Amino acid sequence: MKVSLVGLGKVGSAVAHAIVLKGLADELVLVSRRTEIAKSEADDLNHAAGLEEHSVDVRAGGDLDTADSDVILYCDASPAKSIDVDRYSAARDNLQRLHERIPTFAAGSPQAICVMVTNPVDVMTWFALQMSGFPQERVFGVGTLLDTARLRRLLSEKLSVHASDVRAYVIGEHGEDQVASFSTASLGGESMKPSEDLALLARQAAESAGKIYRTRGFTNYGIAGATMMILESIRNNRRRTAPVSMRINDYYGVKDVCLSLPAVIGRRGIERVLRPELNEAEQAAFHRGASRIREAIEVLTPSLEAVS
Ligand SMILES: NC(=O)c1ccc[n+]([C@@H]2O[C@H](COP(=O)([O-])OP(=O)(O)OC[C@H]3O[C@@H](n4cnc5c(N)ncnc54)[C@H](O)[C@@H]3O)[C@@H](O)[C@H]2O)c1
Repeated sequence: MKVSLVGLGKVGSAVAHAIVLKGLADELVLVSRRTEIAKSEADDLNHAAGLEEHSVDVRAGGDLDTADSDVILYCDASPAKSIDVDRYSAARDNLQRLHERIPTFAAGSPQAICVMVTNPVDVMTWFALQMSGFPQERVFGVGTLLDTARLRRLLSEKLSVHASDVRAYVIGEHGEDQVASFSTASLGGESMKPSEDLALLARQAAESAGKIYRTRGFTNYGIAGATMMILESIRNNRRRTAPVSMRINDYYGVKDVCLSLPAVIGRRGIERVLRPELNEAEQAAFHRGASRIREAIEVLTPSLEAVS
């Protein structure tokens, strides 16, 4: 399987390293504006790959070298304009770069699955879908998968169980209005009723990215893990269920924006979408997230039309 990784910052580097350690590609192309650094990073990763059982062939390249990819992972971003977590601060620049490059990616790899990591991920996914012309099952974003992992981790500590046994999803916007859908959460078949305690954990999970940003300036390991779960499910047709950002087709009245819902991920991308039942408070938060994304799309669209 050929994987192209576009954008080699803190996130892209962590993703590349994880791919090599886990053997999740046969061929890995690193695309970065800093070509000399990308070449050296490819060398370094090939040295690491030589110590593994599986072989991953890593090389640096330009946009055209992504041709015939099976999966394109998009992590390219302009430097954040805030020291706090502000997923919208670089939206215009990030979108402009995507707009300039996606025709090359789409023409070179017409059958690829495109996974968006760059923030604001719901907005970027929506535009990537429009600009690529790909079917919606092959363009999706990492969305609230990392938020879900953060919440499950906190729940696992509180309940003293393994995080992967906790059936709880964060859905909706990857941002302030993310929805911890406790009304559908369960552990060992026992449902978890929404409560003040659980709401507090959900708030802590939502705020954990900000806490890391304010000390470290970025997050990368968690997002690399989330991206690996998706890539592994595609490569091995694992059909894992993960909340990913996708175009919503009439869910509680929301349509034609990208937000996260749990989806079955396999060799063809999104194989099936799950539509959990939400209580009224959860529906309201889902709608607030949808409004924020819709508004961002409307604000950003004219700037793209001006350059096309
Ligand atoms: N979806 C999620 O859950 C999630 C989690 C963490 C980070 N992210 C997002 O991932 C994206 C990447 O984050 P990061 O920490 O790797 O950012 P970063 O600033 O470290 O790197 C971004 C990469 O983009 C390219 N780039 C951008 N501007 C450049 C310039 N002027 N010169 C050269 N190269 C340039 C380079 O390849 C650079 O390495 C961001 O949008 C971030 O918000 C998403």
